[in-house]
Amino acid sequence: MNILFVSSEVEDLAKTGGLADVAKALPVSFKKVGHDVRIVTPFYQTSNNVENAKDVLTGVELHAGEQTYKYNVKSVELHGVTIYLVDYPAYFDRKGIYSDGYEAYDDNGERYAFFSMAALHLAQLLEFKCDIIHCNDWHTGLIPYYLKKHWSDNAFLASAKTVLSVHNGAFQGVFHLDSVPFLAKSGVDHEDAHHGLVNYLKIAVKYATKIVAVSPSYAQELQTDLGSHHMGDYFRNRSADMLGIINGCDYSQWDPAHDPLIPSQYTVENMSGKAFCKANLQQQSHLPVDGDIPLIGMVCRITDQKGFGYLIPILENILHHNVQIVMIGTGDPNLVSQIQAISDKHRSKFYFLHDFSLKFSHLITAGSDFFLMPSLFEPCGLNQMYSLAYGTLPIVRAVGGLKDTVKDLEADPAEANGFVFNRPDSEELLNCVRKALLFYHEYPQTFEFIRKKAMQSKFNWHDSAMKYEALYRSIAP
Ligand SMILES: Nc1ncnc2c1ncn2[C@@H]1O[C@H](COP(=O)(O)OP(=O)(O)O[C@H]2O[C@H](CO)[C@@H](O)[C@H](O)[C@H]2O)[C@@H](O)[C@H]1O
Repeated sequence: MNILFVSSEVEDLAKTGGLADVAKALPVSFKKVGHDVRIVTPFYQTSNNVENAKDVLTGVELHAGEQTYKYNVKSVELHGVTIYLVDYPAYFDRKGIYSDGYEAYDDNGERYAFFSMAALHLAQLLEFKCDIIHCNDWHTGLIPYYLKKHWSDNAFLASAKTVLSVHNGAFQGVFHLDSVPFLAKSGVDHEDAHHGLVNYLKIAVKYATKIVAVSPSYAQELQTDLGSHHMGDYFRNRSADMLGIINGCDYSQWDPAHDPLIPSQYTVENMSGKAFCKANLQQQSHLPVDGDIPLIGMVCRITDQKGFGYLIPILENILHHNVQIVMIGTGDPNLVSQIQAISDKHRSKFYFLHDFSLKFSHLITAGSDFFLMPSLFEPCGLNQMYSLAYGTLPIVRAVGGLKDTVKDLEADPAEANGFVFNRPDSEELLNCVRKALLFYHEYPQTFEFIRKKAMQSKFNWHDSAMKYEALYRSIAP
């Protein structure tokens, strides 16, 4: 099949979170089984690995009403997959991807309205006859709409079907039409602009051929009032065309036996390298080097989504135990300053690195005993899968993809690979952390058993890709 995979971020080029991981791994899996898959993404000032990008189209014109947008298309190869880079400096030659700090650019609606149309425009100019156009989150949410309204007579695009992956329904792309001249000028149906506001995710859910949530539990949650980010009616209206497909873990990047980013490799049969990684992590985190103290790691965007609202109030209670915490993350300045203050107060036990570093994220994953992910909601979650692969036991809330990948010791003793709590509140979280610490100290054999189970848990991208493929086949022209 010919698949156009459109994403605002792609691992190895530009990344702010898990969307990038998926936008690399899934197309690479499609390529391996013989599909002609091409990625489209913006050419950002900060994009990596684009030094040798080739010019594919120069000075092409896209029209919206009387306005003309002149842009270029470059291309690079990533693991055999062609990536088209939409080069429009006025919108993408900036310091950040979505923001220069924490405040989003106020023309993000316009930037991605243009980008989405450019993805279709370039496919047609390059005569890439798409069977499937795979859209990801709100940034590409206008594509199903554009396809229907603007390209229904086009030989290369008319028969294409669209699949929307919902990686994070909390981000919907809501803009005042006045701030999106591209969309306003190219025309938007009255019913899709309520009181002058457009919601890109709602539009995508309405017009996409099929909708995929990134885990089965999240697919169910999106159809409830509680878990739908106020879009329950929209998702329920499309329930016949909606399903959940769990993300995979990219073991070519996340395997302790072959990871070049950690100081010592290890396997389930020989765990001595993990102890070395722990000592190295403690050293780099300016914490006492002691193999017996349980170490809890965290790698995440610092946002309410990740459960900080009920974690921060009990962080000090956790730190009263014989424990160390190492956390890396960037995000909400208010949460960051609260976390930093607690870390400053407990410097010998809690190291917080306010940064984005792939290398340190691998070291935390390898060197920790536990990985804490108490998310309020979690469409899929990737870090718990990475932690499992490294024998770092996840402590998670039973929500979304966390629920689908981590099995609690008490709930499922034979299959347990971590520790799970249910309610999004401080007390349950604290109890769960205490339970995990108890097993570490008092029941080392059980701890080792769970650790082994964790390292044997497998979430191959190939399996996920085959589920997407079956979906594609059910709708492809
Ligand atoms: N400071 C830092 N330094 C280095 N690396 C960092 C980092 N902060 C985050 N990362 C990396 O970013 C990625 C985060 O992925 P997640 O899936 O856990 O969350 P995210 O909420 O961004 O993704 C959304 O999309 C994905 C993909 O579908 C869903 O799994 C998820 O539930 C949904 O919220 C991981 O690769 C992680 O290692």
